[in-house]
Parts: sequence; C-alpha cells; structure tokens
Amino acid sequence: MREALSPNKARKLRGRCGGGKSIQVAKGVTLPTPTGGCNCKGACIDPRICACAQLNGSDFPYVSKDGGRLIEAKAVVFECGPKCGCGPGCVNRTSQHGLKYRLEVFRTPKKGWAVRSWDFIPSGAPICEYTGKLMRTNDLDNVSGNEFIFEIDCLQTMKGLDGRERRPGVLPLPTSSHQEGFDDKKTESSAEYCIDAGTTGGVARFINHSCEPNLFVQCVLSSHHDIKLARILLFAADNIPPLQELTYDYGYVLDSVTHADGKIKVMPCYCGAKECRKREKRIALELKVILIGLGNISAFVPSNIVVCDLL
Ligand SMILES: C[S@@+](CC[C@H](N)C(=O)[O-])C[C@H]1O[C@@H](n2cnc3c(N)ncnc32)[C@H](O)[C@@H]1O
Repeated sequence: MREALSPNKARKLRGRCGGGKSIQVAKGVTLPTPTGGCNCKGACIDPRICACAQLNGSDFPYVSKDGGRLIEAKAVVFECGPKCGCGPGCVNRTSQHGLKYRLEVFRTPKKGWAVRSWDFIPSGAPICEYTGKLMRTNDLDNVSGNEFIFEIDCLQTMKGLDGRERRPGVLPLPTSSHQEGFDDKKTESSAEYCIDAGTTGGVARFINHSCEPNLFVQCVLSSHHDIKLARILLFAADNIPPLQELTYDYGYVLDSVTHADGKIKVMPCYCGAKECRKREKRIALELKVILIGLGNISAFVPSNIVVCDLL
C-alpha cells in the first residue's frame, strides 16, 4: 500500500452525510415500534433521573469530550431515541450524530478496498454505522454474496457464545427485549437478522478485518429494545493516528464457510498483525460468493469521504 495521498487521484464522491445510506428494511421485516424513552428536557444530564441512563447501569455510556466518546465497550448501549424528551444534541445520542472524521476509501494490494481517516481519532469515538439492507438471515439465499453480510449477533456477544468474548457488566435487558428475543436458556447461536451491504450501504462495508484491530463493534439500541435488531456501530478501540487503516475483528467462526461440496473454504488473512491468526474467519453461510463489481462505489460513499485508488 502506498502511503502518500495523491490529491489528483483522490476523488470526492457524492452521497449522503452521516455514513452513507441508512438502513433499508427488506420485505417481510418489520422494525419494532419505538419504545418510550426518558423525560429529560434539552439534554440528559442527571443519570439518576434519565430513564435511558438507568438502562445503561445508572450512568451514561458516553462522555461529551471530543463530541462524544464511549467510555467502554458494552454488551449493548441504550441511547435516547425518538420518544425521549431530550434533543438531538444529547450526549446519549452520540452514535446518531453522523460521520465526524474525514474518511478515505483506498485500494490495498491484497485486501481490495479499505478505509482510513485523514484525522486523528480519539479512543472511544464513534466511526460509522454498518448500514445496508436489514433482512432475515434465512432469506440470504436470494442475495448476491456474503462478502458484505453482517450478522446481528449481539446476543452471542452478550452470552459469550461461539468463542466470542463475553463482555463484562451485562445487564438484564428491559422486559420487552426478553419477550422479543433474549432467552437465557437458549443456546442457539445463529443470528436471526443480518445487514446486507452488498447492494446498498455506507462506508463501513469497506472496512477490513484485522486480528489486531483498532475498532470494535458495538450494538446500540436507540429507537426500540429488540436486541435481535440492534444497530451496529464501529468505535475506535484506541487513539488512531491519521492514515492508519481502520479495521475491526470480523469475529466469525473459523472454518465455517464451506464450498458447495462441503469442503472448507480457506480464507487467507492479510491483516499483517504480529499475532495474525492467518485465516480470515467467515460466517457460516453456504452461499455462492460473488464479488459485486466495485466500478461504481459512489452509491456507498458519502460526500465527506474521499476515494483514492492507490494501486
Ligand atoms: C466487508 S468486505 C471489506 C471491503 C473489501 N476489502 C472490498 O474491497 O470491498 C470483506 C472482504 O474484504 C476482504 N478482506 C477483509 N479483510 C481481509 C483480510 N484481513 N485479509 C484478506 N482479505 C480481507 C475479503 O475479501 C472479505 O471477504
């Protein structure tokens, strides 16, 4: 990968601010109706009063420094939503404020497209949301490939299933979520819903896997409390200097992708980390993998993102 940016080669593409296209919902999938929120006015300040702070363990998950930073990774973050009394500037809406950093989609020698920032990113800062088409995992037969499928598996993270690290401080979800999908006795690990960014989505779809990532995945609930349909946000795991490639751990099950004949599909990992596991872990989907043409990536890239082909 060449490090130097070439302004002549860099191309600004048109698109929407705030991470690109928002979530589209597939036919047959219904988003839950917004749940009631807090009664705070203007901004949420007192965690003893804010009903949303109570859901986060009686505190706000964010500090307002640098426009909002997540204090620590959580099983799930409860943000204020449409039914809350607070306004859009509330710190407990940090992931809803859109892209804050100048991101660049660039070409790598071995991993295809990748993403980096022109700005310094402080630890805990929200980067972008994984957007695309929200669909049932069972309906995936009809999509073009699994390169851009993100399974919404917050439940597995919460329960530490499939080798995922169980995050500390897991709080019981509100009653509605228990009814909607959080069953303590359930050990089944498959995600019921996923986000397909194959044909629509934002810049998150270009972020590659690393075994030593500088981002982490955070499930966020803001307009409802159904964990199966949580929003997927990427946050900075560290202070990230400008031009360092942004990566997260795809965290899927090793050797779970098979060809049609049942043979394991080995996916080499080129993350370059010292502790690289040497294999990109992929999801357990028996799908034909068809790379979609990236001739027109403008559909995925908002206007404050630059695309730069460095090959
Ligand atoms: C969500 S896409 C990421 C963007 C992709 N690089 C592109 O050009 O559109 C996931 C795909 O990127 C490639 N990829 C991501 N991380 C990789 C890694 N560490 N090593 C090799 N290939 C990787 C794989 O082809 C993977 O299926």
